[in-house]
Amino acid sequence: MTGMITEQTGFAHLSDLPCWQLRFGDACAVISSYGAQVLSYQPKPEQEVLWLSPLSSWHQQQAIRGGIPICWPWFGPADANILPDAATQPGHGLVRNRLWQLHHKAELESATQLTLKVTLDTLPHIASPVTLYLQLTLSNTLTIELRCDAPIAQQAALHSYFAIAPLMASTVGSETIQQIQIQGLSQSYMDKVSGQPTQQANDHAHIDSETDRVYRQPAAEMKLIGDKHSLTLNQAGQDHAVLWNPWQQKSQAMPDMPDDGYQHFICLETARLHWQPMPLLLKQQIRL
Ligand SMILES: O=P(O)(O)OC[C@H]1O[C@H](O)[C@H](O)[C@@H](O)[C@@H]1O
Repeated sequence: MTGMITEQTGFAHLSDLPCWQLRFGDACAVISSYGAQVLSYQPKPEQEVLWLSPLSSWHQQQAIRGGIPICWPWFGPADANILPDAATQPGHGLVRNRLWQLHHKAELESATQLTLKVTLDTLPHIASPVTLYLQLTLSNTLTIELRCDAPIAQQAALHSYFAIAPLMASTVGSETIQQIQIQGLSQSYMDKVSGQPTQQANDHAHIDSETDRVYRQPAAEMKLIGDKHSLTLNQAGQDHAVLWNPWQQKSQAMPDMPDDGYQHFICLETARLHWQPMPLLLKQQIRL
């Protein structure tokens, strides 16, 4: 089997967005050059694994809401202990709204592979140029590798929005999402909703209200288990996993999310949050 890579302008309602489409057999993935954001992964036709907000936009430097945003070189708000002018820096770093360049593409017997790169001439805490690479490999799984060879202090996250629809037999609604079991988390997390470090009895979770948790040392394999399908996420290079769903009120408050947006996705994120200066290799492999 060989794959195919094509350039395309536009994806879904984002009609002028520069994108790349990867195909391998029946599988298809679309990645935007803006943010190197994977927007779509279909292991089979019509089986969409990722959620993209129908209200997302990429104009006025906005980050696209949905798919797999890349957070780098920091996650969440900038840290004032590390970054000068932290208060003026955008959340989740500097690359969600950059145009990335093509670095390499390969249509192989075993997989279709595309690498995008972005070079930042300076970072708030680093004066010399730093290049970040995002490699996408499509075969019977989708693998995303985020790499920075510079031994610098850096955080990173693959902030995946997984769609509820392919996991469940029933139509999506607020009760449907609550039935999904998330596995492979750890027993200890920082609850960003309550602001409290929290312990749980096992490594499982369900979502039935606003959820924003940073789990320490998650397993190499996490799962979203629905009553129709399970999604397996294998990861490497992480020291944390983030579980996020804004629930109803916050969905309504976000201009780029429909009011019922929270019913359609779970964010399960692979993250490196320790600030030690060292190269980065963060990996997520997704299989439905
Ligand atoms: O709105 P964004 O900048 O894309 O962030 C969306 C969410 O990302 C992560 O999951 C964080 O843990 C949340 O606190 C944040 O609300």
